[in-house]
Amino acid sequence: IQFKNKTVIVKHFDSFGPEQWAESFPIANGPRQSPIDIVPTQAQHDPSLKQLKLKYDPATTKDILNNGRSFQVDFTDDDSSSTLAGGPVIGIYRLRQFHFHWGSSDDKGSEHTIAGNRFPCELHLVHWNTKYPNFGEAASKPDGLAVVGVFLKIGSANPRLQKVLDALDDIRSKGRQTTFSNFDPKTLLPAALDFWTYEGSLTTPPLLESVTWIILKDPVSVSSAQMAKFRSLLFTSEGEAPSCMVDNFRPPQPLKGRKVRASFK
Ligand SMILES: NS(=O)(=O)/N=C1/NCCS1
Ligand SMILES: [Zn+2]
Repeated sequence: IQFKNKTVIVKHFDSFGPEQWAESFPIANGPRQSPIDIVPTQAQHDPSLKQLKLKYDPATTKDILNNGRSFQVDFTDDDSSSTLAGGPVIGIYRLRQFHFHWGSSDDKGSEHTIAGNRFPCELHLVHWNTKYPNFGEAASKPDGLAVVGVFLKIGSANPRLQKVLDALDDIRSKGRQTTFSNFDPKTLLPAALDFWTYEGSLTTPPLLESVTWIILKDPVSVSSAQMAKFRSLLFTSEGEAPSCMVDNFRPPQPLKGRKVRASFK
């Protein structure tokens, strides 16, 4: 709170939103930042793009955690049981975790947008390149990570989400985690794996420019009631004044000359 000629300026308590990140992470204004607005008519079909190969073993499911920014389902990544290959990447990438971004209302929430259109929610499946020894090392390399993005759009309730949403009651506050097992992330994906791809970054600090983005063209459904369940989570830890976990998305960033390729015509 600042006093200026007798008026009180109250800075919203989360003074560490996307507009402030550049102060601590100058790369926020870098040449390959994410997310971006995808303009389908300006994406170039690339027939050399391979089919996306996703192989997920439910036995690698480890736990579900509220990390104060989103919630994530973690997977054991000490072997290549759950991997991504093909598509735009070279080599094998191991699944590390998946998480979501969503809004305070159904008219916003996704990070990537399609010709300016926002979805209420976006799923990210995070994988790291096995040419590097571990996730942390990979996260600092230009070809270190591959994140599959899936849009969720309002429609009928999605039964595949229910097991994840039912676990949220146990991780309402920041820092809470609970066991989560035997989950196949493949069940969250649309039938067709057509995608757009471009070179970008993490969308949360440290915003490292190490992500090959693979954004699926087809959304999956989520109901308004299911979206309300996402919004019942808290940014805050137990004992703190509660703040609903909503609008945890970064807005689209400048393309800066990058090309977006399409795997489909
Ligand atoms: N939203 S995101 O997937 O680009 N950000 C991440 N931060 C740590 C692992 S993934
Ligand atoms: Zn994300």
